[in-house]
Amino acid sequence: MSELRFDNRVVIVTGAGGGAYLLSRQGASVVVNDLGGPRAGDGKGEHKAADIVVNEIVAAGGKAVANYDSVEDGDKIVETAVKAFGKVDIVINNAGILRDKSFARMTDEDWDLVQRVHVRGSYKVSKAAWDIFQKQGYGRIINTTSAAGIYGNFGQANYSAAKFALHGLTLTLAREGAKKNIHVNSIAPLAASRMTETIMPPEMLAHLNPSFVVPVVAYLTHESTKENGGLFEVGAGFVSKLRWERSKGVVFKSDASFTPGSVASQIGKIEDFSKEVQHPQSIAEVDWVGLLDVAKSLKSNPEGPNLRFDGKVAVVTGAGAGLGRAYAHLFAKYGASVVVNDLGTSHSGTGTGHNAADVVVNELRALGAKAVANYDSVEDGDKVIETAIKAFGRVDIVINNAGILRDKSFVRATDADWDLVQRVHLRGTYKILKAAWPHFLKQKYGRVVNTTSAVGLYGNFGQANYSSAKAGIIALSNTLALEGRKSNIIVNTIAPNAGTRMTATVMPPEMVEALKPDYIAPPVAYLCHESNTSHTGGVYEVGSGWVAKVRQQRSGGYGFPVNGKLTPEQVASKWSEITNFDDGRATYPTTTGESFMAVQGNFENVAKESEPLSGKQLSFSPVEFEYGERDVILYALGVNAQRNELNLVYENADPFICIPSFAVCVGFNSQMQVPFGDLLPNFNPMMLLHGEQFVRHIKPLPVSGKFTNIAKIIEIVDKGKSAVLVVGVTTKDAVTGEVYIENEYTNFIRGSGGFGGPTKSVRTGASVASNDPPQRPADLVVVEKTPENLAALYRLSGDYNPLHVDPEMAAMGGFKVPILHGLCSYGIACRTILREFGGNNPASFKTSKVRFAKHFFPGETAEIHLWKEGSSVIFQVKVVERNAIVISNAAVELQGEWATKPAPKKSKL
Ligand SMILES: CCCCCCC[C@@H](O)CC(=O)SCCNC(=O)CCNC(=O)[C@H](O)C(C)(C)COP(=O)(O)OP(=O)(O)OC[C@H]1O[C@@H](n2cnc3c(N)ncnc32)[C@H](O)[C@@H]1OP(=O)(O)O
Repeated sequence: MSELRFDNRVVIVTGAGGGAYLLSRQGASVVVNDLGGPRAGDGKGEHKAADIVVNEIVAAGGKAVANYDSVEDGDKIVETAVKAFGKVDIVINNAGILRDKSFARMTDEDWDLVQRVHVRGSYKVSKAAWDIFQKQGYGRIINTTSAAGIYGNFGQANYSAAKFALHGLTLTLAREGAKKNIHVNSIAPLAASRMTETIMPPEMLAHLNPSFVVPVVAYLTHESTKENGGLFEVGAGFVSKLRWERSKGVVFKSDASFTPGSVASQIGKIEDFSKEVQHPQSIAEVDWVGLLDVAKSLKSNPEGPNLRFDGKVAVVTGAGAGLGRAYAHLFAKYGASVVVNDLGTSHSGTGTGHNAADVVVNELRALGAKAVANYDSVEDGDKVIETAIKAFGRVDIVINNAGILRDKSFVRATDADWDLVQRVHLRGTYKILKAAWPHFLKQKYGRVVNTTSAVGLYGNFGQANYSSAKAGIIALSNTLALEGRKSNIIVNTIAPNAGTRMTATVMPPEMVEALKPDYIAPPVAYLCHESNTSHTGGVYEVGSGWVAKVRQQRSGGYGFPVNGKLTPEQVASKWSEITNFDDGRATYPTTTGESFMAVQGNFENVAKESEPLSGKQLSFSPVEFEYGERDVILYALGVNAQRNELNLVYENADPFICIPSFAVCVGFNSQMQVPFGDLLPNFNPMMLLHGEQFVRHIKPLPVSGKFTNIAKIIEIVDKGKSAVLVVGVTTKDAVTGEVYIENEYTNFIRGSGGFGGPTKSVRTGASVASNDPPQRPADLVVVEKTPENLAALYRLSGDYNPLHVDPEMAAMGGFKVPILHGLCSYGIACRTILREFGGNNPASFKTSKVRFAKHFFPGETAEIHLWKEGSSVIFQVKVVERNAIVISNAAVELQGEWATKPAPKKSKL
């Protein structure tokens, strides 16, 4: 399989997603978008997620620029791409946030924020790129959905709705883009961030590494991909495709015998997926004429139970006409009190001056039913529900039916078209349910039917806004079905196909009759009856007397070994298996839990023989590092130097010196070139901890200088669960070529072991010598309290690893708060040794070595125990608060006059 290259392609990755690295290595120019922006004023910026990614890509020879705009300003992000690289070819909509809460506790802010970032954000970036895609006849988009969106998930009403709304967008854009070679797909990644909440052990978390997701994204965004409009579940090496499966359903005769009771008698058949299922790809795949023929041959419908709604209160939105009116009539006919909601001010041309809702209310009253009108927008859902409470004291049934259309091709649609449709359908449905929910919970009873559309299931040209909002409604319903179950709240969704939306002119008259809204109402009423206590979370296609159910079918997929490194080429080679629904392995997950089981099943998929490391890139091109006095002072402050340590913090001091341990910062940038993800299975940067450090101080570092670093991989050891990767960096004067420093950075990567590499180090010499303290009390103990800001300060010396500053990232790494850089604690110890044993002379250091035995939280107190043994100062660092040794097996070997000096009796500070 030839390499999938992205040369000359420009890709936007929002939310600084992991895809940036891989696509850049495969040749793409990358815009790395992340909201964290530069801090105004200091000119250098606060290196946030986007900067870290960009720096690493550039250090490795790739092309990347950062963008800090919100995805809601998608045009600015696209502008960054165009300015930097002249075009955009690929958009990876990855940015997102969570505001998880049970529906009862969710606020409008929680709802709106999540919708804005996920749905409106992805819409805005895609919209800004769309014009360019169309003109150049090429484009690829990935929308990031989620299992929560596909199945619904407890506590994620906002997120699940947003995530499936994105897939709805995918469906329509795929259709509109196809003839211009624009392909749009959705992925539902199972990433560590989602699972951290369920407190998984690190080994498990490591399997959910983004490195198993990114190659699938690369395949789907490659120019060779034929996939368009697809939905894929991806995680821990498992990749599968989803599609809707539709039952054959039941055809009812469209006459008075089509009652809620007749539907009840046939519900088993409606939901029977055992034979003659279909897998529709578009809204057109219903044989309406054929269904009508079946209906004609029926005498009448089976009677079924007499389902009544006496004493129940139903709220029907958009009930001034069409479907809503038909629902209102049916509920009223069977005894319910009805709130007829409709915004319309005048029923088209009747000249009566009546509000549309009033007309229907009068119709119902004339039939002897109880009914009241409500004229509020569904966006004021609380007012609509209040009308029910005021008039009837309760609400039992909600039918969310109101809606509007603003159909336009995506290129011509405006933001206003987008927003309006999202607001009325998705936000309106949310608002009504939000207002009804407390009543449902209190009375432990509720029945809901929400309205999606075949367009929400399959997409349709010119309806990006509508298909997105309608898909979002499915996920909202599924989440509420889960949340409502234990309170006897039943929530279903229907995709109606009624005459209102089909043009009568192109249909035979009997078909127009069959498509009457009256023949949608019976299944809706059945689903809302109190006897329905188990059919919840379902999606039904309904129309012309036909009722069928749809469900998600997932292909058997393909499980790649979790101890291997997944490449886009491997994904490509297994694509036909990934997308094969017909090999008898397809499944039908109905919850996120069931979905996760297949992914979890792949955790055991460990390849016997892993790829040997030989042939991998083991050495790297030279990288320059230049620093000045300001950097030297900043470093000193970062290792807790105090203002009275003038030699370290004041450029006019005599002498002003560079602490020898600054050597680790000088060599640091070249270490960033190492493609950890290529070399190790399951690499996750947050699982990387600094394990050990060795420095050979060949020449003392000046207070400013320009150096060249050359990195190489010294060894990779397989510790079973973890991997140890040692990077050696030689630092030379950029002009004279004289060697100043040799660093060995030992990285300990949790969850990346078990790849079949050597299990023991073969290194020899000073870098691996053991430095056990002698059996006597320490010659000197120096106690130093660290400030809580120390890691935030130290990072400015070049290690911007978010593990040390960002609580979310630290949590991903398994820490309750960000931890101190290992090299910061090493620096504190070296600063102390330089003062106490080295006469504050940088030339005193020959080698230094430490093992980071435990993490150190900024703010804790370091107790440095020091023993002078021969020419070396052996030391340990203990954190007083936790009585934990954080640095062990550590020594500074001194040289010159300092090598032979005895230990001081007390600290000089
Ligand atoms: C992307 C570009 C690169 C960016 C680099 C920048 C990275 C920095 O930003 C990151 C940091 O600074 S992290 C902060 C500093 N480091 C730490 O806090 C780690 C502290 N250490 C620990 O938690 C444990 O020692 C721990 C977790 C490391 C090991 O503990 P255990 O798993 O309990 O290990 P244990 O069972 O005792 O031993 C297993 C084998 O591993 C060896 N080992 C243990 N600690 C080690 C360490 N610190 N370094 C290296 N090897 C270590 C043991 O010897 C043992 O090997 P064997 O089985 O052969 O005996």
